Amino acid sequence: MSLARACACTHGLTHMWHSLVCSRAPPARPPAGSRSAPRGARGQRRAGPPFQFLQVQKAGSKGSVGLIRLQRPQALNALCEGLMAELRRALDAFEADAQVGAIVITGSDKAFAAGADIKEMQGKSFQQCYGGAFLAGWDRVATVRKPTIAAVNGYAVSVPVSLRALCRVPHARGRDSWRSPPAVPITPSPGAGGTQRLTRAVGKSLAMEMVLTGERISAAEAKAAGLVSKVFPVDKLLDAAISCAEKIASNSKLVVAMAKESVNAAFETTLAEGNRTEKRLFYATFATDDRKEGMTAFVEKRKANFTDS
Ligand SMILES: C[C@H](O)CC(=O)SCCNC(=O)CCNC(=O)[C@H](O)C(C)(C)COP(=O)(O)OP(=O)(O)OC[C@H]1O[C@@H](n2cnc3c(N)ncnc32)[C@H](O)[C@@H]1OP(=O)(O)O
Repeated sequence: MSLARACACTHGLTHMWHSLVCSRAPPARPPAGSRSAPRGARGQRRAGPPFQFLQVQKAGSKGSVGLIRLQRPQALNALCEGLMAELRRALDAFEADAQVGAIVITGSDKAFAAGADIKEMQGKSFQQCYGGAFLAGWDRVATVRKPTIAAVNGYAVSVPVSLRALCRVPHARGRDSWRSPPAVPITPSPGAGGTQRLTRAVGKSLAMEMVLTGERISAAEAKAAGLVSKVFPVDKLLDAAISCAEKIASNSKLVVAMAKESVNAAFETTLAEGNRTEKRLFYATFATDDRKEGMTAFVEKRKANFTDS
């Protein structure tokens, strides 16, 4: 997602972040559909110290969207350990926030992210990697129960491709090509799930080519391969992602989480196990007030009023 050129939202997000948490970003007008209400600000302050590598805020007309912008421009948002720790903290905060129903992760003008931080990895030993469980915490993006949308602008290299594959409703901008996965020219092989999630997302042939050559694919190719769900002009990308997140957030958060778990089972287990998971979760929805409310509202021809219970 490269936004500054084409999306006024970018600057607005910066402004909101500035007013909420950080001390670095320049002020500008808020993005369409974003919310500068103090609830987000209070939420961020309660969540811990200011973020150094992220802008974090709530967006959408009801503040129901958690918006995270990777903000490490000098390294094209390379995913250093500090950034990933902040990302986990931001995700934890949104996961615990009852107002938030979906999360959008985006990047900066030039890059969604340039992969793992090569300079940070360069001097690591096997002992440090294995003993310190290097990259182990990155799976947090995959375990978030609320839906995550990756609005991908600019470069998405290696790990970000995994990151994007982790986000369940990825969107991409419709211009430029981005280099995707592999880090084979730089590292022995990808190590953050790039060979596993990418292969399941796009199939073995394309994954093999991407991983072994490190060549870029375009947004259109990514869509054709099923790696992203939609492609937008750069100036529409973030608004579209927020709008999609708002739509998700307007549904029962409880049932949305169950549906997400069910879809993920198709990605992570066998067909038989996935079908069992789906059935169990389907039955479980009958224990919720929201299932009853949804069906009753349909029969009574009115809008459902979900209580997330
Ligand atoms: C664990 C995983 O599975 C494996 C991995 O993720 S390994 C990492 C994979 N990532 C990559 O291979 C991407 C490396 N980056 C690039 O190829 C190029 O930067 C790019 C094609 C994305 C952009 O190129 P370009 O526009 O010319 O910008 P470039 O000058 O290279 O980068 C700008 C700055 O960001 C830094 N940077 C870019 N990617 C970085 C990375 N992954 N780690 C650390 N720093 C990085 C550059 O060193 C440079 O810093 P400098 O100004 O201090 O020299």
